[in-house]
Order: sequence, then structure tokens, then C-alpha cells
Amino acid sequence: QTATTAAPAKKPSIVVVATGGTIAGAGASSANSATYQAAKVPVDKLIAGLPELADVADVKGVQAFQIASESFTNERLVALGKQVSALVKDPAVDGVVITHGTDTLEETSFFLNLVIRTEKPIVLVGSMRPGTALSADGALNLYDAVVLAGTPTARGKGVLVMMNDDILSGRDAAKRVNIKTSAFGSQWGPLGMMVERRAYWFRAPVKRQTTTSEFDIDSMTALPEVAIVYGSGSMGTAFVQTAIKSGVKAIVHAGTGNGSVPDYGVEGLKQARAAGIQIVRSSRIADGFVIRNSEQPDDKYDWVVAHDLNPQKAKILAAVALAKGVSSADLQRIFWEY
Ligand SMILES: NC(=O)CC[C@H](N)C(=O)O
Repeated sequence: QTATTAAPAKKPSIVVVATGGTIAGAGASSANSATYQAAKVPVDKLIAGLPELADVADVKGVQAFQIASESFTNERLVALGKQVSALVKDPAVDGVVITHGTDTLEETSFFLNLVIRTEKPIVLVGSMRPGTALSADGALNLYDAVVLAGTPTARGKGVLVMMNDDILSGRDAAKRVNIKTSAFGSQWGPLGMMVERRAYWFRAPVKRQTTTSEFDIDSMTALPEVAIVYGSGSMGTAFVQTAIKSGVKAIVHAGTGNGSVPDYGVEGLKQARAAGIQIVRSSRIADGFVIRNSEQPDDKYDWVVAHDLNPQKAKILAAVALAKGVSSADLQRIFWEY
């Protein structure tokens, strides 16, 4: 007697914003897994080459850029952010996937996590082998990313990275291995895994992001330049002097060990701070974090520590914060909170 005919579930509407990278790469032969040209295949061809996408979502493609991700600039980051912000404001869009080269994917994922005010899933995805190679990884990664962007439980978890079955937070996902398809990881582990169209979650981010962020792409016009100076034995002082002259707003010191600075390098960083440049102590070590007033008297010198952010992530956060013109005390608060 009771009608049990269920209305057919509406498929989520997902926009794939393509920027290039290996996931859009092509090689001369199927044996070329490492030698190929990135950013060759247009987004419509990527989508048409994966008919399985139609089973899981209504997918539309937008070609934002067609570049290798090492060629991303602050201007391109801001432009991409504004484009994604406009898309997630469209009530007809349920989620956004961004195909991206893997080299600077971690910068873009963190940037968008800081500045896009939305609960809707934004998922970055790349690949380590071009689509023309044997055991190419891009097809499954893209399929998983589209599924994830349309998954209700992915809402409110910030910008995500979908690679090699792992769902990672865009905040701390980083390229930790080159050449291998298991390229991405985080010292805090993945948030979950994607298996056969289903997201399995094991943890959630606690840092400020997206809807709880104080930053907003819609009121941002440009990002200031930030330099990274790489620490090593006998590192010299020339690069800090060059950074001072170049007019950067901050120097991220990718120090050795716990973010240490050599005895002969302290003076240059003090000069930079006196010239109004913020000093952010990070570490060249991929894991762990930098403790304030350990190794160097940060309170005395008015320096900031990068917490657990790697130098390239610290560069993004410093640029986003300094685009607003914050004080050093605020900058340190921001490094603890995001
Ligand atoms: N695996 C990749 O995507 C690397 C290709 C290229 N260097 C890029 O980052 O776009």
C-alpha cells in the first residue's frame, strides 16, 4: 500500500578548474613515466577521457591556466582564488575540484584554505605520471577528487588534497617524495581514505580555515613578496642582504634543525627587521616544529616562529597576513592559529 518509489538521487554538480601539471601531461610513449610534457591536455579532454565521472557527478570543466605549477605566481594565486570564490558562491555548484601540478600544489591548497570562505568541498588533485604512461595515476585521482567534492561529509573540512587514495588537509599536505605516486603526505597523517566512491574519515582539522578564517580573497587585491633563505653549513650572508634590497615584506629563514641561525647570520636578520621586514623562523627539516625563544631570542629580536609550517607554507601564510598589514605580534598569533 505504501509507495516506496524513491526519487532518483540528484548527482552533485562539480566544477573541475584545470590549471595544468602532470595530470594534464603527455609523453612520447607509454614507457615514459618521468619524461614528458606537463600541461598539455585541455580540461574538456581530461573529462571526456574519464566517462566514469558521469556516474558520480554532473561535471563541468573550466580551464583557468595550462601551466606547470612551478610557474605559479602570486598574481595567478590571487586570480585562481577569486575564480574559485565566485564558483562556490553559485548555489548550483556543490563542490570544486582543482587539477594542479604537484610541485607547488601544497602552496595553492594552503592559500585557498586560508582565504575562501565556504563550507563547500574544494579538492586539489594532481598526478605523478602523465595520462599516456603505463599505470598512470591521474584517472583514479581525478575520479576520487570528483567523488570527494560531491561527498556531504567533506563539507566544512577545509580545502582538501586527494592523492593516491589519501584524503589530506590542504593546510599541511606536502610533496614529500618526488618520482613516486605516493608523493603527498603530512606529518600529522591523512584525514581519511577514498575507496570505491566512499570517503572513510579518521580525523578532522582543528586549525582556523575557510569559514573560521579572518582572511578573505574577495577583499584581497595582491600578495606581497616574501623571500625564503635556506639554511646550511657555511650559508653566507649575501642572500639576506639581497632580500633586504629587493623590498620583500618578510624573510622566511628555513633554518637548520630547530630553525637555528648561524652566529654570523644573526646580524643580517636584525638589520632586516630594523628595516621593517618580518623575520619568520622555519626549518629545513620537513617534520617537527619550531619553538619560540628556543635557538634564538625571538621576543628580544621581534621575530616570529613558523610553528609546524614548512618554509613554503610559512611563505604563503606570511604573505596572506601581510597583505592585511598585521603587526609582528599579530603575525605570531596567526602562525599559532592557522
Ligand atoms: N607531477 C607533477 O605534476 C609535476 C609536473 C610539474 N613540474 C608541475 O608541478 O606542474
